[in-house]
Amino acid sequence: MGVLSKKITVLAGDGIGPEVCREALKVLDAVAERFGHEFEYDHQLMGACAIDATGNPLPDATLQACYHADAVLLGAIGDPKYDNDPSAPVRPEQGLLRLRKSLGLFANIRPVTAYDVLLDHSPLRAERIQGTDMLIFRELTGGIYFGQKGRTEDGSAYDHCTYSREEIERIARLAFQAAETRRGHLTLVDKANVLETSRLWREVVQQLAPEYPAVQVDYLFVDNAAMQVILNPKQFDVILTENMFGDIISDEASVIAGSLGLLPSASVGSSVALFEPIHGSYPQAAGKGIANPIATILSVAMLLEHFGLLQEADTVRAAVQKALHDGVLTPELNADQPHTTEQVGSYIAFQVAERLESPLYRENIEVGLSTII
Ligand SMILES: NC(=O)c1ccc[n+]([C@@H]2O[C@H](COP(=O)([O-])OP(=O)(O)OC[C@H]3O[C@@H](n4cnc5c(N)ncnc54)[C@H](O)[C@@H]3O)[C@@H](O)[C@H]2O)c1
Ligand SMILES: CC(C)[C@H](C(=O)O)[C@@H](O)C(=O)O
Ligand SMILES: [Mg+2]
Repeated sequence: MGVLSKKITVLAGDGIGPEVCREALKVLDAVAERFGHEFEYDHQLMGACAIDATGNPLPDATLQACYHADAVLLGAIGDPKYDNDPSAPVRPEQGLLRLRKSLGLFANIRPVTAYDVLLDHSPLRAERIQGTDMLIFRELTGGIYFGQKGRTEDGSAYDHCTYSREEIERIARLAFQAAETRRGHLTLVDKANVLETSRLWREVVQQLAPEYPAVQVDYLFVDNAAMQVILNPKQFDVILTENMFGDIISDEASVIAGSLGLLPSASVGSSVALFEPIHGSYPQAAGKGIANPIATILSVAMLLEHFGLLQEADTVRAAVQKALHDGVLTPELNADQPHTTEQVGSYIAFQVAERLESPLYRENIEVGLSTII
């Protein structure tokens, strides 16, 4: 792969979003420096910051910038002032959902890895989780998130869940294809004992299965799956599931990695792809320098892979491994010798750029990373 020039729309968002994005862009700059690529960043508003500035969580200028980008990097959105006000007329999350729908991002891919050096950080037993490597395919533009919702005259509320055959088939095919390149095992997580939509998911997956003879398909009810994911995560290769189940199961699975701040994601579909950590805006941490930037940095690795830059993506992942190995970690993973968001990002960026001998790196070690030498 030659030298590339790419335009990336950056939606830093709210809370810790800007902090973790800053570190991820630092790492992307390091990739550009080492491999000669050019990445141009176009910063746009989305979420609570966009409501504050324009009254709209997804201003038209933001959406247009995303349409015209080669990829989108998102930090996180959300603010307690909306979370705590059930009657707020407009919410940051509406912007995110509209963005996903508008860009046709129907498949959200969330890898879950148990890192050897972090096994002791998980509350789960090391021998139970060691070697876990699963890929969750979460449907992202349908289901209960996007159905009719509202209140009735008697004061009740409703959220309708609908799935079409096409919506299921297009993500199921991606999940089957991923399983073919991995360990050949696909688990559909549903609630087919109760929900009609889940029965349609099973029907579609069963109909597609003969086209992928190398893939063994299993079916699990979501309540059982929630338990199996932490009891015996190694049994999973690719998990395929609908929107809301995928949201919940993936946050749960982050306990295997050791922190929600470690899990990246890629959202793909009909046009431009979007990359974001699976966590939210973690408002309690905003401005404190304690947010883990690794989920966003690993999202950048997925972005590079999407551009076909496999060596670059591997370089970023190797640098993350080095930070994990050296204990250059934010407080939730290294309470004894915590590093700041900025220090973790700089450490990874320096590894990527191979600037280890540069005066700047030494200076950085002296001022910021004294605990690692
Ligand atoms: N994609 C998104 O932008 C997105 C995703 C989830 C939640 N949200 C929004 O974020 C806001 C806060 O939601 P929440 O508190 O339920 O979820 P959250 O993901 O922001 O935080 C939950 C917990 O996870 C941990 N955590 C999250 N990110 C971390 C990081 N980078 N480093 C270390 N620890 C981290 C913290 O312990 C935190 O208390 C809400 O407004 C919600 O709607 C947005
Ligand atoms: C903020 C919210 C709408 C979002 C979701 O539920 O999809 C978040 O939890 C996520 O996982 O990206
Ligand atoms: Mg979520």
